[in-house]
Formats: sequence, structure tokens, C-alpha cells
Amino acid sequence: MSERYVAALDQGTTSTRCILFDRHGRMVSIAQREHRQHFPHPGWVEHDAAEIWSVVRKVVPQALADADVDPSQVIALGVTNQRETVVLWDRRTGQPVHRAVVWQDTRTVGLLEEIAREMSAEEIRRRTGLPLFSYFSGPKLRWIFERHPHLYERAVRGELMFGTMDSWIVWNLTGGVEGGRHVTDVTNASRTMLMDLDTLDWDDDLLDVMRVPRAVLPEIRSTMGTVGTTVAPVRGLPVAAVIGDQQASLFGQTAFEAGDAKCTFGTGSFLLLNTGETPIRSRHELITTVAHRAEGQPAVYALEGSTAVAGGLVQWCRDNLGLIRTPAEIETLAATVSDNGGCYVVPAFSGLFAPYWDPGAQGTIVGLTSYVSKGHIARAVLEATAWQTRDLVEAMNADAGVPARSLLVDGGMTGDNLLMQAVADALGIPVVRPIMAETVARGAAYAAGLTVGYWADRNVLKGQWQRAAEWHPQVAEDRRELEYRHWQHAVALAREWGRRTAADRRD
Ligand SMILES: Nc1ncnc2c1ncn2[C@@H]1O[C@H](COP(=O)(O)OP(=O)(O)O)[C@@H](O)[C@H]1O
Ligand SMILES: O=P(O)(O)OC[C@H](O)CO
Repeated sequence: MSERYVAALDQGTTSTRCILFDRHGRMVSIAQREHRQHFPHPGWVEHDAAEIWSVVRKVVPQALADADVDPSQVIALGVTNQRETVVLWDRRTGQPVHRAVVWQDTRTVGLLEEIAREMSAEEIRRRTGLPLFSYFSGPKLRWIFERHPHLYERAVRGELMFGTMDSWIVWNLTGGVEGGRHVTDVTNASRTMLMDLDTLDWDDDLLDVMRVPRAVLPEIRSTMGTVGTTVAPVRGLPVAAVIGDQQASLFGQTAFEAGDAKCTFGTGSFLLLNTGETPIRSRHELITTVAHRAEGQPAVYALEGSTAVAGGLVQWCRDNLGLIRTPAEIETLAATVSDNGGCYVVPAFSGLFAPYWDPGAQGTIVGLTSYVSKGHIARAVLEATAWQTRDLVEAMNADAGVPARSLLVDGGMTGDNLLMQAVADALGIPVVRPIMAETVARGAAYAAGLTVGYWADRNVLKGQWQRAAEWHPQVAEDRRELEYRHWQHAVALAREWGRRTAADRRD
């Protein structure tokens, strides 16, 4: 009998990959393509969902062709995705009716106060586990419907469909206008600010507050469980798991037990701690979210610390400043100097996420003198990710009641040695990276493969985890704490600048 494989489709903020895995968890092929980022106004970030679907149409067959694999050899497909991003499309034509409003987009900041008057931020957090912030889908949907009343009317009439990126892709994969399945999974639904974290169902009060007619909503399914079979771009792949990308990388790191944690460094950075079957409410500004759910089983929850900008700052240095030509060059440039020269960069492009949740904070560079070179700036750019990680780990330690002894990492930025050393130095604990770079896709493949019995159980997957690299702190304690204080001052300035100039920006 010919070899069988599991496929993962990872629809990320900047690109989409399709990866085939074999029984040993080895990557057999990978096809990847970028899509365009649209920034029509300061703080706005949009994607074209139709373009993303056309990218999916290319990478799936390409991954199969590169490995010379027939669709009949793919036993299951796992779908994973950028979370929170809102897609709204026409049920009849299958076309998006609005640009997708991306998770980083801050256009809803002014709306948050109005929302809070209808349901307090505390009550929203109690029901959803989420702080009232522009990051999540609910306020983005309300913004679209308020700005475009004709879309609201069409939504009420049942002519439109809403989904996060997983819903849009699964609907298209499973037939689109010809009977596509309109579903989401519980990890993605937990990011919409429309789902109750205890009942794991849409919450009518929240739907009212966010002006979301029930008719547009997908059905909430388990993470693991077959939701349909693909019709396009290739026929016959069982879609056996759907999972948000940060929960997927937790799963891909085989962080199955309560107490297991990981941090992923991609466009943003995301620290997740598995807390088992209890949704723990953070006392230190972390998010409570669903980690995964197997069909017929209780949900497993996680505490999450999210930052909006990590690798995104490196991309900005490339695309907006022309400082580097490729992301990898930031390390080369940073290595031309031995320290940051007194310079700190706070990349508050979407306000500041955890643990500050300050929608008004603005990006700031402090400590400039005629001594500072582009090498110092490059180093400060990488250190910004290290210090943001320290902020998240401090909050996580405080919630957990015990300090982390090491940090498990993955994501596109972890190929950067200087950054990983900076993270170890900022935290004062070792940083560990597994051999498998593509943990997001791997997590989706694991979830799909477990559903169809490709892998017998989670222990088999744990056996596939292999350590690749480890970084140990190299700076003295007093130096680390001095630098951290400087970072905290820089954050305070970014917030203060935002506060002082807010009135001018509203005009
Ligand atoms: N060597 C590197 N040093 C620093 N940043 C990097 C490096 N390689 C990639 N990146 C950054 O990592 C991000 C891509 O990582 P990835 O995990 O693919 O992200 P995503 O899934 O969010 O699209 C980009 O923002 C890029 O700027
Ligand atoms: O696609 P990524 O890797 O940038 O992840 C984005 C997150 O899901 C946003 O919450």
C-alpha cells in the first residue's frame, strides 16, 4: 500500500503554507506564498480574503505535487489560521463584501467606550476571558455594520456569512456556494468576544452589544473532529481539525499537560500556558482562551499573553525604513555593535497588548544621540521582542504563582540567534527550541492525525519532540534589571505620548 500523509494548511498574517507530514512527524513538502497587507489609514490593517483563498488554491496542490503525493494518500487535513480577523461574505456569490479587518487593526478604539456603556469591560471579561480591546472580532464586526448599514440589513436577512479566517477557508474548501460547511472551532470562537467561555456557545447579550445578527454566525465545532471533505482545490481530503494558530503551536510543541507552556515569535508573539480543563481567570492582564477540544471531551483551556508586534517590527524596518533587505539581515546589522547604545524601541503600532492593554500607546524610539548608529537601532528592534517577552513572563509567573524555569520557543524569528540570546538574557532563564520549526502547522497536523487515528495517541507525538538549540543567560543580574527598568520607562513614555496627543489625532 502506498504511504499515507497528513496535511496542514496554515493561513498566517503574512503568508499561507501547506505542509505534508509523514507518520514520523517529518515534513515531506512545504509550499508557501505571501499575500498583500493593506494599510489604508494609520492603525488600519486589512487583507483581501479572496486573495487569501486564491493563495490557498495554489499552495495545497503545490505541496502535494512537490512530494509526488496523490490526494487519496492524504488521510486528513488540519486547518490553522491567524485568529480574530473578520471576514464577511455573500452567501450566494461567495465573494467577500468587505476587506477582512485584521487582528492588528485599531480602528475600533473609539467604539470601545460606547461598547463599555452597554456592557462593562469586567462583565465582558467574565463571560469571554478577554479584555475589551480592538484586537478581538466583536468590535470589528460592530464597526463594519455601523459604517455600512446596508450590510447590516443584508446580514439580518441572512444574505451574509461571518467567520474568522478558518471559517472562510473551510467553507471554500468544502464547496463554497455549492454547500460549503459554515463552521468554526472553539479555539477560534473563543477569540471573537461573542462566545461564553463556560458554555462554549454564542452569547445572546454579547451578540446584541456587538450588533451581530445570529444569521451570520458559523456553527461552533470541536477542534478535533471531521467537519467535511474538500471539494476544492483538490477533492477528497477529510478536514479533520480546525484550530487557531497559537493554540496549534501549543499542540505542536506537545504541550498537552496543565503547566506546559510555549512562546511563538512570528508577526506578533504569543505566550500560552496550558491550564487543563479549568478556565483560569488571570489577575495579571492575561487572556483566558480555549487551547483545544476533542469531540465529546471537555475543553482544555490556556492563559495567553499576546503582543501585537514582534517580527512585524523587523518587517517594518525592511518595508518602511529600507534598513534591511531581508528579515535575517537584522541580526547581521545588530551584530555590528555590542549593545543598544542606550536606545529602546517600543513598537506600539496597535496600541500595546498584554499586559498593558493600552489602545492609545504609540510607537516610540527613545535614547537617541549622535552616537546611535543603525546597528544600535537594529539591536533595540530585537531587544524590544525580548523585553516584551519579559513583560509576558512576569505576568504569567504572577498568575501561576511559580516562576518558569525555562521557556520553550518556536516561530519564524527563532532562527535569529542574537534575538534568542537577548530573550534568555532578558528573562534570566534558558530558552529552548525544538528541531521542528513549523510548530503551528505541526499542531494542526497532529490534531487532524489524532482525529482519524493516523497517530495512536499523544504519547507517540511526544516521542517526536526533539531539542535543537538552547540559549543560557549571559548577562549579570544587576545589568539585566537596569536594562529592564529602562525598557519600562520607554513603555511609560510610549503610553504618555499616546495620551497627550490623543485629542489631536481624533480630529
Ligand atoms: N532571522 C530573523 N530575525 C528576525 N526576525 C525574523 C527573522 N526571520 C523572520 N523574521 C520575522 O518573523 C516573522 C515571520 O515569522 P512567521 O512565524 O512566519 O510569522 P507569521 O506566521 O506571523 O506570518 C516576520 O515578521 C519576519 O519579519
Ligand atoms: O498568523 P500569526 O502567526 O501572525 O498569528 C496571529 C495571531 O493568531 C493573532 O492572534
